[in-house]
Amino acid sequence: MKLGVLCSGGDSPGMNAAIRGAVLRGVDVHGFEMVGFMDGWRGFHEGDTVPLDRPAVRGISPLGGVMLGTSRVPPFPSRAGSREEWEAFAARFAEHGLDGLLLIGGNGTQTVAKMLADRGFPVVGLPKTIDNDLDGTDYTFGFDTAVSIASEAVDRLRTTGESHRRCMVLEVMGRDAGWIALHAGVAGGAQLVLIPEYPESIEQIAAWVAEVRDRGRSSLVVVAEGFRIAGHDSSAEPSEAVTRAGLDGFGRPRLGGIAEVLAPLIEELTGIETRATVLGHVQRGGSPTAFDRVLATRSGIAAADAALAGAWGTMAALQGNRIELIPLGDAVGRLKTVPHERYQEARLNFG
Ligand SMILES: Nc1ncnc2c1ncn2[C@@H]1O[C@H](COP(=O)(O)OP(=O)(O)O)[C@@H](O)[C@H]1O
Ligand SMILES: O=P(O)(O)OC[C@H]1O[C@](O)(COP(=O)(O)O)[C@@H](O)[C@@H]1O
Ligand SMILES: [Mg+2]
Repeated sequence: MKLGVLCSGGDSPGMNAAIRGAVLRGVDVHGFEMVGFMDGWRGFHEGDTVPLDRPAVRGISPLGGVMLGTSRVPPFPSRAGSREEWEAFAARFAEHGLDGLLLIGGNGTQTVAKMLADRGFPVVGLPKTIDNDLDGTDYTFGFDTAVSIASEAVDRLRTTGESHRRCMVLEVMGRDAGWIALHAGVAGGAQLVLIPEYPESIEQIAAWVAEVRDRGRSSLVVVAEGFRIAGHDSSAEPSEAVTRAGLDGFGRPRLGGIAEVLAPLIEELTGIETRATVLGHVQRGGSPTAFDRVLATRSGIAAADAALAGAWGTMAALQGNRIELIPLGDAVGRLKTVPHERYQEARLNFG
């Protein structure tokens, strides 16, 4: 069997370990020929490939980034793919001589995997994303690493914030889901965690920060990039998410900057000097935690086994302690957002 491996979307610590797991099982145990596509669908379209064998994956589990590169280059020029685009895609798939394709990515990539599986292409999904917003799987590799980096940032901001009696606002990633903010905030004992799922008004935010000051502490606010400020009147629509100039590789607005919007508003309403920090891509860089390496390796092994079994159209999902093959349809179509009770658990102690 010739098995391709392709990464798409933002990188996520653990992707190298996942590739290594798939190759060790696929090549050494099952006797597959394996090939990696460079920079996501760019490598597929342009025929830019590398052979994946045991020497190619030696020592890569502790390494950050991903040896194959990743991108947001789309599989088809038009989103859903026209008839001609699907025909060209099938011809390219055949030219590569593929019997199967492992797609390493988040909700966007797995949506593409499902589109391909629905058309009869032999694909298996391997879930990754620091955002942890992919449904059907308990955790995605990369999330634990991102949370540990973000919670270290919380700890560091707290000491400087307390020395100056300032309110510190830390912005972390999380386009549609606040998992990184929630976990880093809870781990670091943040006074407030603001996430995309649950808009809060600026008056409420300022009231919490003032309460913290009144009991002699300095506030540490963790905010996810996709957070939106609620209107004063609870029936009003929340503000739009704050974006930066330019679009990402898939043509979506780039999020970021909400901390810099919140800080002056908090300062104005409370009189407390406030500073903003945007953590940015530091959260995705560097070596994965041991947890992410293990999860990624096991996911890679399960994906290679799925290929051997011909279990196409599935994704290797973590459910409890086991990696299960679930239908791609159970993973895509809706995001795994923070449930209300998890938010309430933290919110009852805000301020
Ligand atoms: N609904 C879709 N239709 C076609 N292509 C898509 C779709 N969603 C995502 N893609 C492609 O898959 C890529 C990866 O998705 P993205 O959301 O960027 O990352 P992730 O897979 O990590 O969630 C996108 O950049 C885009 O090229
Ligand atoms: O790398 P870029 O294009 O700046 O993307 C930033 C986005 O990627 C992420 O880090 C991860 O998103 P995906 O898992 O969907 O790729 C988001 O948290 C963030 O909004
Ligand atoms: Mg995504």
